[in-house]
Amino acid sequence: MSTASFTSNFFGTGCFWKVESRISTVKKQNEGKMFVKCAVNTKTQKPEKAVRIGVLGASGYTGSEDLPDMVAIKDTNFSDVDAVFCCLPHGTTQEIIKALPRSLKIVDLSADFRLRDISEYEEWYGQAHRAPDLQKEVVYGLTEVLREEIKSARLVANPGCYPTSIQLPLVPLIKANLIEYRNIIIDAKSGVSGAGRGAKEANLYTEIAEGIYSYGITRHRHVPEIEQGLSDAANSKITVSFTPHLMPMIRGMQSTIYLEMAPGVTIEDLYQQLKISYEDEEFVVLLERGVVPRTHNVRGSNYCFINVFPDRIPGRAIITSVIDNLVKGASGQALQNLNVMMGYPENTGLLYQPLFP
Ligand SMILES: NC(=O)C1=CN([C@@H]2O[C@H](COP(=O)(O)OP(=O)(O)OC[C@H]3O[C@@H](n4cnc5c(N)ncnc54)[C@H](OP(=O)(O)O)[C@@H]3O)[C@@H](O)[C@H]2O)C=CC1
Ligand SMILES: CC(=O)N[C@@H](CCC(=O)OP(=O)(O)O)C(=O)O
Repeated sequence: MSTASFTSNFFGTGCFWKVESRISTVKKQNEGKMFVKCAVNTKTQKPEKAVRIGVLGASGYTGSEDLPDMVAIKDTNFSDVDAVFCCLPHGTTQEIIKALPRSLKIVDLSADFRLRDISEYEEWYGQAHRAPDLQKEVVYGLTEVLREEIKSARLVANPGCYPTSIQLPLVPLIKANLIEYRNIIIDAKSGVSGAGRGAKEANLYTEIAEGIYSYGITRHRHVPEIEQGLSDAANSKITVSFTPHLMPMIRGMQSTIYLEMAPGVTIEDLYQQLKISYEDEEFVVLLERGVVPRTHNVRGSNYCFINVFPDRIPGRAIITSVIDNLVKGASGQALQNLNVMMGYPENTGLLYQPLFP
């Protein structure tokens, strides 16, 4: 039986409590008989007036990322929650979100609502879009780029991990006309947790340890998402070469981006632009000149560390960008987005610090 997990997570000033339970099937949801166990404040036995958050898919890696203290206490339903993190596999999510009450604010971590163009979704994900009407109201949740739109959104599509690590350095450079749109090459690497918790032979320790491999060459489903974000920044179509690799590590992601600078532009111009763009941002950090970002620096944190280097070939630059795929690449950015949607300080629940080099 296909099930989703439900975790209710209540937090406000001075209180932070969580619960897990499992909800019945999508079929049952459609019948309006959804029944969930959830939690209340252990002292008062009531949900306090704070933001009450349900997590669908709480048994998975992204769903459990922010939920260490879960206690199942009582039965409830969606009328007892204000917001939902949907951490379910893509392909299952459109039907489920369509069935949720419209009163809920939703951050969807799956890829199901990230592509504006329905036909592009259908082409890259190989299935019909099941909620095209809902798609029209979706805001793409790359927080630092679309914060103003996210503030008033009801349904946010949280970006994929690779697209997050790639768009954060490139969008400001594209908007400032500092780089050529042709010949952008992205070589990216991910820890195995990026593939989720589900058991797959390809992700066995024996298959992964002591080696790396490329996958999805020329056809990884994050290509249209990356190109959508970069093309929006450019106001014209950008295409990229993107190859992801699976690394023998649990979490962490690096994108190395090779590009051509616009005529007359220098590495220092790129550096200064990124500095200006992110100087007021808590979670995106341009490192000191020459310092190489490492996945260890950002492990467990919601930070993206970036730097830009001159290539040996004149006129070209190399950018490296690192994130934790489960945090800034998923659950952390989702919480950052919900904070923006609720008008909370953006770093609420995201205080875990990176290791600054
Ligand atoms: N892992 C990562 O780094 C990132 C993941 N994402 C996206 O976030 C979402 C969750 O990813 P992740 O946590 O890694 O995935 P996991 O595989 O770790 O967890 C998936 C969750 O969904 C539940 N589930 C599985 N199949 C169904 C179904 N058919 N109907 C209802 N529930 C189902 C699982 O429940 P059960 O335990 O019962 O199987 C589990 O709770 C995915 O869409 C993923 O693509 C986004 C960015 C990064
Ligand atoms: C290592 C690994 O398998 N990573 C996943 C991407 C994880 C992620 O961001 O994916 P979503 O688009 O599903 O949210 C992949 O390449 O499909």
